[in-house]
Amino acid sequence: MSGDKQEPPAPLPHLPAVRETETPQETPSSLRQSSRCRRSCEMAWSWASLLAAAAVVALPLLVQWYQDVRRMAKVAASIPGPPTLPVVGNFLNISRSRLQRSFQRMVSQYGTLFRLWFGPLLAVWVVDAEDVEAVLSSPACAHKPRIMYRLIEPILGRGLLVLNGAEHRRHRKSILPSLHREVIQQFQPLMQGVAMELVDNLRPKADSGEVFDVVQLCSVAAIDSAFRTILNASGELFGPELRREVVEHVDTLSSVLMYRAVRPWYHWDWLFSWDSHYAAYQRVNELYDGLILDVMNHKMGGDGKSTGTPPRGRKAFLDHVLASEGGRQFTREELYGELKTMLAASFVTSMDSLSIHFLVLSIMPDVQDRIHQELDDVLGADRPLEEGDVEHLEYLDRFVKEVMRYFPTFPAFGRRCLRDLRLPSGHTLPAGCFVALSPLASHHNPKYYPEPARFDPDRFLPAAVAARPASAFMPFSAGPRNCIGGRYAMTFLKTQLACVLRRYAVLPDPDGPRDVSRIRMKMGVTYYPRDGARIRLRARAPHGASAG
Ligand code: HEM
Repeated sequence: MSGDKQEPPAPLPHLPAVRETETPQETPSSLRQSSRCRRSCEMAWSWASLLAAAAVVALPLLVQWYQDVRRMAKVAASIPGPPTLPVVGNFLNISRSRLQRSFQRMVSQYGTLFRLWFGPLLAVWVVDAEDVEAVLSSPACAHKPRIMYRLIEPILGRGLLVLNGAEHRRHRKSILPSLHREVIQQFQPLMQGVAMELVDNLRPKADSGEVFDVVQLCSVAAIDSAFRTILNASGELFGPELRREVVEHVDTLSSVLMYRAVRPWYHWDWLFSWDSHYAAYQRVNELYDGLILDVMNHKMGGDGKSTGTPPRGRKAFLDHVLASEGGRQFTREELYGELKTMLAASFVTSMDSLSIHFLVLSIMPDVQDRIHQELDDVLGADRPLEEGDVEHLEYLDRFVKEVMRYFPTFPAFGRRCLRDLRLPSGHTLPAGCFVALSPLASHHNPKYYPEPARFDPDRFLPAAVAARPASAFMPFSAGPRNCIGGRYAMTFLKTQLACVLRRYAVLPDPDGPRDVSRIRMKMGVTYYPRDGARIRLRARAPHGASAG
C-alpha cells in the first residue's frame, strides 16, 4: 500500500461537486447560507481590522490634537473674551447678518485684543497697532489659514494670496520686480487712457441733474485697467461682449464668496454644488479661466513656451514676468494661478475703492474744493497729466489715504499662528490659533485717530504720520505678506480721480447721506457702500478739452 499513489477522494455521490464560482441556483440552500455566512464573517473581520488600524493611527493624533487645544486654551486664558458655551464656543456671539456690529461690540467690550472660540478653533482679534506690527512682521504668523483661504482659491486662483511657506516666498520674489515703482510709472499712461474713457462715459450725466450710481462705471475702469496693465489684453482678446459679461459678473465674486464663507456647511464643495449660487460661481470661473488661458496661449504659444515675440507698445505685467529670470521658472499652472490672483485682487479692490471715493467727495464739498485747487495749481488749466504727476498731488494723496482709513477695502484678513508669539501688549498668541487683523477696527482706534468718526485728510500730514506706529494705517496690510499691488492701486485711484475731478464737480444725491459717518456700508470680502455710490455731476471745464 505504501508505494501506491492515492486517488483523490471521489465527490460524495449524493452531492454535486461545488466550486466557489458556481451560480447560487445550482447550490443547495444550506451550503449557500454557509458560504454567505463565511463571506460576511470575512468582511466583518476586514472592516474590524481596518477600523482597528485606523484607530491605532488616529488615536495618537487625536490625543495630540486634544493636548494642543488644551495647551492653546491655557496659553490664551488671559486673553479677554465673552464666556464660551460647551461645544459651540462663541458661535452665538456673532451675528451672521450684522458682522460689523458684532465686532464693534466686542472691541468696545473687551478692548483691542480679544478671543473667540468656534468649537475647538480659537481666533484672536488683534487691533492695537503695536500688536498688529508684531503679528504682521513675524514669520510665526505669515501663514494663511487654509480653512479660510481655500474658499477663495477656485476664484482668486492658486497664487500669492493663498500660497504659504517656501512656495509663497519663491513666487513673491519672482513677481515683485514686475510691479516695481518704474513699471507702475509705465502703466500710468494706460491708466490715464482708462481715466479719459471714464471722463467720456460720465459726460452725458454732467449738468443733467440726474442722480446715478457710479459703481458700474468704476468697475469698467478697474477691469479695463487690470486687463490692459496685467495681461495687455484688449481688442480681439477682450472685446466689448466679454467685457460686458465680466463687468456683470464682478459682483458675484464678492457676494458668492461671502455667502459661502458664513455658511460652514457650504465649505464642503459637494454640498455647495447643490446650492443655487453655485452656477454663478462656476460661470465666473469659466469666464476668467477662458480669458486668461487665451492670453497665455497667445503670448506663450500653446505648448506653454514663450514665443519670445516682443510685445508691441508698453509692456504689461505678464510681459515683465515672462521676461524675468524668476518668471521663466514658473510652470504654466503656476503662472496661470498668479495671473488669476492678480486680476481678481486688483479689479475687485480698485472698483470698490474708487466708488467710495466718489461718494465721499459728493458729501465733502470743502475737501473737493481743495483737491480742485491743487489740480489747478499743479497741472494748470489744460495740460495733460504726465507720468509722475500724481506723485505731486499731495492733498489728493492725503484724501485717498483718509478714505482708505475710514473705509478700508479689506475690512479684515487672517493668519495662522504656527508658534507662540508674545505681543507688546503682554499677551501671548498660542501656536495653532487663528489671528484676525482688522484694518477697519485698527483705523478707528481713538488712541491713534482722535475722534475717529471725523473725516480729515490732514491726519496724513507728514508730522501726524510720523507720530503714529506704521501699522496704525494698514489698508494694504504690512510685512512680508503685504499687498504687492499697493503702489498700483494708489496710482490707479489718483489717476482716475485727478482726470475726473479736472473735468467735473461731484455733487451729492439729495436723498443720500449728508455726512460720511452716515454712509451705510456692507461687509463682504470687501467693504463697500450698501446702497451703491449715488452722485450727480457738474462740468468744470468746456467739454472736449484735451487735458487728461
Ligand atoms: C485698493 C486696492 C487694494 C487694497 C485695499 C488691497 C489690500 C490688500 C490686503 C489687505 C492684502 C493682504 C491680504 C491678506 O493678508 O489676506 C493684499 C494682498 C495682496 N494684494 Fe492687494 N489690495 C489692493 C489692490 C491690489 C492690486 C491692484 C493688486 C495687483 C496688481 C493686488 C494684489 C495683491 C496680492 C497678489 C496680494 C497677496 C500678497 C502676498 O500674500 O504675498 N492688490 N491686498
